[in-house]
Parts: sequence; C-alpha cells; structure tokens
Amino acid sequence: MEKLIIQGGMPLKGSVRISGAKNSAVALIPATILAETPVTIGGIPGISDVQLLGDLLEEIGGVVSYDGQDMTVDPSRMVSMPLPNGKVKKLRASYYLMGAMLGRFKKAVIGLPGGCHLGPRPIDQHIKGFEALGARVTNEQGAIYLRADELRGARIYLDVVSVGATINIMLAAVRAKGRTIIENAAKEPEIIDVATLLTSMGARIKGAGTDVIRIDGVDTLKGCYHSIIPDRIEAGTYMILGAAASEELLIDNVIPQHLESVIAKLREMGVQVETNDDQIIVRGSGDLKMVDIKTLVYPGFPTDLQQPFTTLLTRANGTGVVTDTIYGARFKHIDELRRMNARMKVEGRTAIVAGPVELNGAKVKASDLRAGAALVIAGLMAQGVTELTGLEHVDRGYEELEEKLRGLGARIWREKLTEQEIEQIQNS
Ligand SMILES: CC(=O)N[C@H]1[C@@H](OP(=O)(O)OP(=O)(O)OC[C@H]2O[C@@H](n3ccc(=O)[nH]c3=O)[C@H](O)[C@@H]2O)O[C@H](CO)[C@@H](O)[C@@H]1O
Ligand SMILES: C=C(OP(=O)(O)O)C(=O)O
Repeated sequence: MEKLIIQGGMPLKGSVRISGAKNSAVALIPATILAETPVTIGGIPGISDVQLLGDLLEEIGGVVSYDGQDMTVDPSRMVSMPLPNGKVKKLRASYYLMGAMLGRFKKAVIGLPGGCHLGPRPIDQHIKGFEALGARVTNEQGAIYLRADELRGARIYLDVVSVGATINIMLAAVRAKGRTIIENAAKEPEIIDVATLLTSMGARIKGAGTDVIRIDGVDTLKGCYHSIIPDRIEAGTYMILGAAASEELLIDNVIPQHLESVIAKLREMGVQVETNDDQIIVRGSGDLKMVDIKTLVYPGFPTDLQQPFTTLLTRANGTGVVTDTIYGARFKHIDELRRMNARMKVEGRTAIVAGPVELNGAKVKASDLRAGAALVIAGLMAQGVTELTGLEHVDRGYEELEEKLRGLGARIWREKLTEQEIEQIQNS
C-alpha cells in the first residue's frame, strides 16, 4: 500500500495532455464481446478499471493485448462463462458485461457490481430493459442471471435518465431481432462513443446523443478500429486545478463542447478560460466569486466533477451551496477537506461551503475516486505537506497522475506505507 505525498503551495504552470475517457473505456471494452473478429480501440487509458476489464475478458476466453495506448481484443473464442464473484465486484462498469454477453450469447451470469460508494447505485432500469428485450432475469445470491431464447426489439422508456442503463440496453439490443427504441435515454458523450464503436462494428444505431435512440438489430458484428474520446472528467479536474493553483494551464486533447457547463461555472467565478479546437487554457485569478453548483445529467454540470469543484470553492469569496442531484450522498470528501481547514458542512443532499480559507496540509484519505481528485487538488493548494491514502480509488481513473502533475511543477510523489500506517488505516 502506498500514500501520495504532496508539498503544497507551488504555483503550477505548463500543459497537460488528457488521456482517453475512463467512462467510455469501461463500456467500449465490454462492447468488444459482441464482435466476431478482433477489435482495436486506440487511446485506452492505463488505469486499474481497464486492467480489471481486460482480465475479465480473458476469463471468458478473449485474447487481450494492450501496449499502453491501443487495446486489441480477439473475441472469437469467448464463451459465456459465469462471473458471479471476483473481479466483477471491484468495479461498477462490470455491469456492461451483462448487456454485451446477453447480446452475443443470449445468456450471462454476472455478480452485482462494485465501484465507488456514492450511496445506492440501483440497476433496475438495466434489468427492465433486458426483460423488455425478452430476457429472464433473476438475482441468485448476489449474482444476476440473464437468459433468453431470443432477443426481440422493444420500446423501452427509462424512468430515470441513466448512462449505465442506456449503454447496457444498447449493447444487448444491437444483436436483437427487430427495432429497439430507448426513450428518455441519457445523452452523455460516452454514449455517443459506444454507439460509434458499435456502428463501426456493423450495428445500426440512430439518435445516440439525443433522448431517443433507435437500434435495428443485426445478426453479426465484426472487428474494427475505434479511437476513444478524451476524458472530459480528467480534463475538468485539470481545469479546476488550473483555476485553483496555477498561473496558466493548457489542457490539450480535449473536446471543449463536452465541458460547457464547467467552463461556464469557472467564468462565473471570474476565472479566465479560453478554448480552441482541442485545447482549453485556464488562468488562475486572485479573487474568485463564490457560486452554487447543482449536478445534472449531461449537458448539465457533471456529478463526477462536483467533488473536485468543491475544493476550488474554498478559495472563493462568500457562501456557496453544492447540490448533487445524481448521487445525493457523494460528500465523503467534505470531512477530509475540513481536516485541511475548509469551512464546509453537509446538509441532506447539499454541502454548504464558506470561503475564502487557506488550506493546510494534513493526513487525509480518499474514500472514492473523485474524492481523491478533490484531495489532490486541495493538497496542491495547501500550505505544507499533505499525505493522501486510499490511492486504489484514484488509480481507477487518473492515468499517470503524479507524472502529469510533476510536469506542471508540482512536488508530488508516492511512498510505501509503513506497517504501523497500514494497521492504523485498517483499524480506522
Ligand atoms: C446521469 C449521470 O450523471 N450519470 C453518471 C453516473 O453514471 P452511472 O452509470 O453510475 O449512473 P446512471 O447514469 O446510470 O444513474 C443516474 C441516476 O439514475 C439512478 N439509476 C440508475 C440506474 C438504474 O437502473 N436505476 C436508477 O435509479 C442512479 O442511482 C442515479 O441517481 O456516474 C458515472 C460515474 O460517476 C458518471 O460518469 C455518469 O455521468
Ligand atoms: C464514480 C465514478 O466511477 P464508477 O461509476 O466507475 O465508480 C467516476 O468515474 O467518477
């Protein structure tokens, strides 16, 4: 086990290149199951969720190679091996194996997924979709059993706008007989990315990126090459860092349109943000105006950036209200930020932040992925040294975090935890 040591207070400057999108990669990799010949995806980020999914595809007979950029999956010898336990429980996105294996093999057994603990993460809409397509779905001792004699297209109205359910239903429906219509679908860029891959594989999908998606099932899908979209959440994290602790930060390999809500919020605070085709430049400013944040489905403010943005608000003047309408309990970073001198508290689905305050370095723990990002930014803003544990969460989503930050002038490195520190963490 390791900890990150962050020596705060260094002014950051320079440019950072954004990796491929985690939340696309974790759906694109399972989608390769649906093909009958090898699929290559370019720009796959080197993060632990990717490693786990690669291992899972190998468990079911896939041949997977990854050179740190391109991942090639040969799905030709895959079988519908049950995966009730083990690695499926370590990440949320293992639920995409349900849709993909159901689509290809008409059966699957997948343990209920893990991922960040953000409060309840139900999958009732995924199951409703699979059932509408003709699958029988049962939960037996914590594993979901899916079986179908054949999948038939259906009209499915999602009761809640869900990224996971939209993608999972799309994965199953591309090889169903006839037309599927998903109404009240989510519109996130990652959904368009998955639909683009599936279309290159031979699927017939219209409307991805709008709230009605039409899918005409096909009998077979073939291999192809697909280039992943840049990670808008990683980009947003560096934009927030740029506003919080840099003179000027250039964020390269980004699609600015994916971050309009974040750009607008930063500008509302008085941060200078410039965009061009595939870059964003953020200039930190002395005085920041306090703002309220409310997370919403895309194109609203992303829940995945709520936690890092809360850290930035500690520098702003006044009192702000942060509301997470997607995951109302996504506030485990607040207590840790308070250890660093932040003035904030949680009230129901909101956090109240008062600023400006000067953050102090402290020993803190990441409870989940974006809480980790929030604390890394806090550590870089703070006076003194911050020691961050819980790095297994951060490693799920940020490729080469320390390397990228050191490239901007940050003093940040990893150290092994002592036995005494490991014992303290295990007892806390
Ligand atoms: C809409 C949204 O912002 N989705 C985010 C969510 O995706 P993720 O795929 O985890 O969540 P969904 O988009 O599926 O869920 C959105 C909301 O619908 C609820 N729900 C979902 C499925 C279901 O069957 N039943 C149900 O009630 C969820 O509890 C949540 O409140 O977290 C990911 C990781 O943090 C983000 O990358 C996604 O952008
Ligand atoms: C919470 C996240 O990931 P996951 O849904 O995979 O747990 C995230 O990407 O912020």
